[in-house]
Amino acid sequence: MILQTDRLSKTYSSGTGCSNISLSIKQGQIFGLLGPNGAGKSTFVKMVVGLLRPDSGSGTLFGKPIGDPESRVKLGYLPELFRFQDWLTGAEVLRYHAGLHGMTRAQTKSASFAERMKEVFRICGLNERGNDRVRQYSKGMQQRLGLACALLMDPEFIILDEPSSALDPIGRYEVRQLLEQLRSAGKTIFLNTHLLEDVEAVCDEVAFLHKGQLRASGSMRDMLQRGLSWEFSVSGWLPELQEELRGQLLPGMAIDVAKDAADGSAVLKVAAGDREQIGYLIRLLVEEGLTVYEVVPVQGSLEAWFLSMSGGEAAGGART
Ligand SMILES: Nc1ncnc2c1ncn2[C@@H]1O[C@H](COP(=O)(O)OP(=O)(O)OP(=O)(O)O)[C@@H](O)[C@H]1O
Repeated sequence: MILQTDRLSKTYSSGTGCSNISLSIKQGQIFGLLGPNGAGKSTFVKMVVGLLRPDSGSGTLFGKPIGDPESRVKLGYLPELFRFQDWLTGAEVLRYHAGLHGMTRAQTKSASFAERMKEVFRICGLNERGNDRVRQYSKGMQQRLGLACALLMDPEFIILDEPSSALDPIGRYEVRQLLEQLRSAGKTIFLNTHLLEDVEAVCDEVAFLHKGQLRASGSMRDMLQRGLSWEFSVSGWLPELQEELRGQLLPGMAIDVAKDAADGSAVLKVAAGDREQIGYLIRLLVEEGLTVYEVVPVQGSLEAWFLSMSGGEAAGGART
């Protein structure tokens, strides 16, 4: 195992954080940590990289206790809130990071290091912009520079906290391709993200955090199975029924209106943990006076799984 944590916990004075997180990350996989805003994903990552001291629990990175500088020698990390010295050029930022990693000034000025910088600028899509000052970079370019810093020293394990948040769709696609190339080269990647399409496209294993607790973890295939959703065709629908039904859903269920018409016909999109819950919802709808014409299972999606795991809460916990 590259990373193994055992009941890792951190509670802030506000009472939030994350608790009892036990995860194992195998070599050569892309692991996705999912969860709504404020679930505790960054808190977990900060403990792993030694930026936060856990209150309890333990973990090892490359066999060394987390927090030990030795554990981080083969680690690359892109923090969620990256901010660079904007008076430096991209190349100077990379040299600075290489210095933090232990390279001497002479080494960072060498021809071989110049080649390495050129390579990471290329793979991160910054190509000819390495000699421009960071203040001339767009936000997306600064995120690409953060990625370049994380990859610079050719780490074995790369932790990326929201690597695509500032990127446009093409940039996101390029990052997905880059992650796949890194996996092919034998690297291990830990991805913190809300971007479900990124996770669905590249991750081998995923875990889901909610309100600081680990709700589920497993292979992407298993999670997609759990993310089965159903489409209900009904008549007698009234818009106010949506909130009323939400109040009666069982844990793990979510309901959304995919289509509705003035004549009361509607298509409801339902996420549910199992078939029993579907039977329960049919009874509920009939009791509300609706007629259920058809119930069709829809291909599992990570979105359906995410919604069911969050109890139907949108990111940020807008719904209760
Ligand atoms: N330094 C801090 N002091 C107090 N509370 C904090 C601190 N950092 C985070 N929190 C709280 O801890 C909880 C978890 O935050 P964290 O940033 O780990 O979540 P996250 O899943 O990474 O969220 P997001 O996806 O929005 O980045 C939140 O309720 C947050 O407000």
